[in-house]
Amino acid sequence: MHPPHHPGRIVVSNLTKRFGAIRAVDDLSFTVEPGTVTGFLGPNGAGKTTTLRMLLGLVAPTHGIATIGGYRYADLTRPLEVVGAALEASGFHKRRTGLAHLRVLCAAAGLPARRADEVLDLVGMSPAAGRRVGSYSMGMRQRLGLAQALLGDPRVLILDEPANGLDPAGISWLRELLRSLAAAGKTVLVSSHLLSEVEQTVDDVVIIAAGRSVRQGRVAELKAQAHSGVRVRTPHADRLVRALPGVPVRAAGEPGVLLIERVHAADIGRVALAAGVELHELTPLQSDLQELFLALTNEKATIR
Ligand SMILES: Nc1ncnc2c1ncn2[C@@H]1O[C@H](COP(=O)(O)OP(=O)(O)OP(=O)(O)O)[C@@H](O)[C@H]1O
Repeated sequence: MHPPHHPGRIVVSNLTKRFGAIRAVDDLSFTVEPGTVTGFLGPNGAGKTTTLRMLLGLVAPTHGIATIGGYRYADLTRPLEVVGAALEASGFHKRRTGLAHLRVLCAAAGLPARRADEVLDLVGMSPAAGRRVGSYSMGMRQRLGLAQALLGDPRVLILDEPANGLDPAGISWLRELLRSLAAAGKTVLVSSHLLSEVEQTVDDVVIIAAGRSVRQGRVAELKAQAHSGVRVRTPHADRLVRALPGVPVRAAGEPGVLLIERVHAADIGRVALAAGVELHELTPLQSDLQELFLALTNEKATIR
């Protein structure tokens, strides 16, 4: 078991935020453990940003509590060294260079100025360090936000839609970076409205819709659930169908190829063996996580 107050653990307990009549976040609880990347997922307006802002002490909860290492953000003595956050890539002085921006933050936090150069290097921004932020592309601003989050070498990283604006190479770079941070024992919480965007990066998911938790757990478990079936090629299709009474089987349009929904390849292999049916192909169909995500969030996904 983990110690009750691991310094890198994020705990959200019965968190609620009302804006007038809107319950932006509604009795939400989850935990994020050190050494993992957790995807915080939900459709537009689900309450992700509001939750992250409560974690960072930027919005006061109506009820409940959010802590990092057992403390509310406001009670952290050296917050930059505990938690780094990138909420949205727009809060920069446009006329300052990326390097100058980070050096100001270093000075304010009592960090050595060279840390600014180090984090710019870490996010691949050294070549643009001397350019004004106003001239940066959206992806470059995202990287600068990430550099800022990494400044104090914090145990915990909270990133709101960090893949926004990144090109495919940038997304795969981000994936590697987040994985390496988790491997180094950091706690990484990353929000997205696309499960497919983060499924290769995250260990765990917290899925919310309309402010409420709809699913939490290992992404591997979700993938197993999303598994949509198998494709079978056999010269004895009729006999295989007869050996699977009650199981929905579709013809794939190619001779001898069947598509069987919501089954595991091993089960079909076993049935075929028992029935003496020769198989020439038995392929698990691509899991469609995004579809499962939509099904989980759909009924609550209306914009409030
Ligand atoms: N300051 C505010 N005042 C009033 N309503 C707000 C405020 N901030 C957020 N909301 C409302 O709370 C709900 C949740 O918004 P939030 O930004 O947390 O969602 P999100 O999951 O981050 O969405 P997105 O993916 O679109 O960024 C929305 O209905 C939003 O309009």
